[in-house]
Order: sequence, then structure tokens, then C-alpha cells
Amino acid sequence: MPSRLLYLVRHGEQDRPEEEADTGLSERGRRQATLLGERLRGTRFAAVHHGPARRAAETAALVAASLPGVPVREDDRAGDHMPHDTDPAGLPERYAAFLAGFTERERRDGPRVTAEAAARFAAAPAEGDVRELVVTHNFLVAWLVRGALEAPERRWIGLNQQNCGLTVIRYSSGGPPTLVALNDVAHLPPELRATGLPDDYRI
Ligand SMILES: O=C(O)[C@H](O)COP(=O)(O)O
Repeated sequence: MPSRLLYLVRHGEQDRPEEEADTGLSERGRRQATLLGERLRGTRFAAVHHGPARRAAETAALVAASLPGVPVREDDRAGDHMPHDTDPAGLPERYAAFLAGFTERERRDGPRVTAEAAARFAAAPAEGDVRELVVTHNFLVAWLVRGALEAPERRWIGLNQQNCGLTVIRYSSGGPPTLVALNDVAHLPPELRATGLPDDYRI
């Protein structure tokens, strides 16, 4: 049965995220990405895909340094997008405030691009087995985990990923997706484990 083993990675720690600019990785972020690359060394990926933001592109480049011969491709579909225009009714106030922060354009375009990303990356291949790595952002990983578990659409909220955490989902036409790994940071020492997000937590 043809299957796609999809490795999803949230980018490394962003440098000066408070500026809300496309700033690239901090020194910690570079270390996280290098350690992830060392963990994945020797894995036979068909390609490494990454979103257009600098933090994703720099993470992909550092990981790919351990994957000689694997092509690295920028893909808009792996960018940072609101995956679903979620109704805040019934959600805790802090989530409602978070959802209210998105613009009309983000509500309109984000779900469309995310659906395109899911169609491209989160499906069984037509033939053969394929293993791909996608370096992306918190929301796309959360959305695809939610989808794999057939959880309600609003459950993309609250699935925060660690920087350079590794999530692996297997898609096969023979059954439902298999969540192989979730937010795995075994390759990072405790001092490099963080989300950099408001709901920060450690594992
Ligand atoms: O999860 C979020 O709040 C933002 O989309 C930031 O995502 P990123 O830090 O993964 O880019």
C-alpha cells in the first residue's frame, strides 16, 4: 500500500519575535536546527520543503546540511497561515481574543492555502512510498495533527509545537493516518526546549 511518511517541523527559535518582522533565527534557533539535522542524518527524504519566512528557510538550510543530496524547495503552502476561520463562541476568553487578532484577509486566504497544503502534503501518494520533510509553522502542524486525529476543526487551537519539535504522520490509502510522533524534542537538551509562544510550556 503506497504511503507518505510526512515529517513536520516547526522552525527554530525566531530572533527578536517581538518585532513581528521576518527576522530569521536566533543563536538558540540555529542550535536547535543543527541538532535536529544531526538527528535526521541518513534519513532518506525525497525532499525538504519549507515556507518562505526566513525562520523556516534558515531552519531548513541547517537541517539539510545533514542531508546531502536531498533537494530543498521553498513552498508558499508551508507558510504561516490561519488554517481555519474558527468561531470563538464557546471558547475561553483568551482564545477568543487570539482569534479576534486575525485580519479579514488572513481569515479568507489562510484556510484556502492551508487546504492546498493539506492536499499536497497530507495524503497518500498515488504510487510508491515517499518520505518528505516540511519545515513550517505552528499552525500548519497543529492543523494536520488535528486532521489526522479527526478532531473538530477548532482543535487546531492549543496544539502548540516546540521550536524544532518533530511530528511525523503516515498517510496510506489503506486506512486512517497514523500519528507516529508528536512534538518530539528528544534531540534537544532541556535548555533548548521552548515554544516561544504565549502558552509556553516545557516537556
Ligand atoms: O502560532 C502562532 O501563534 C503563530 O502563527 C506563530 O507561528 P510560528 O512561531 O510557528 O511562526
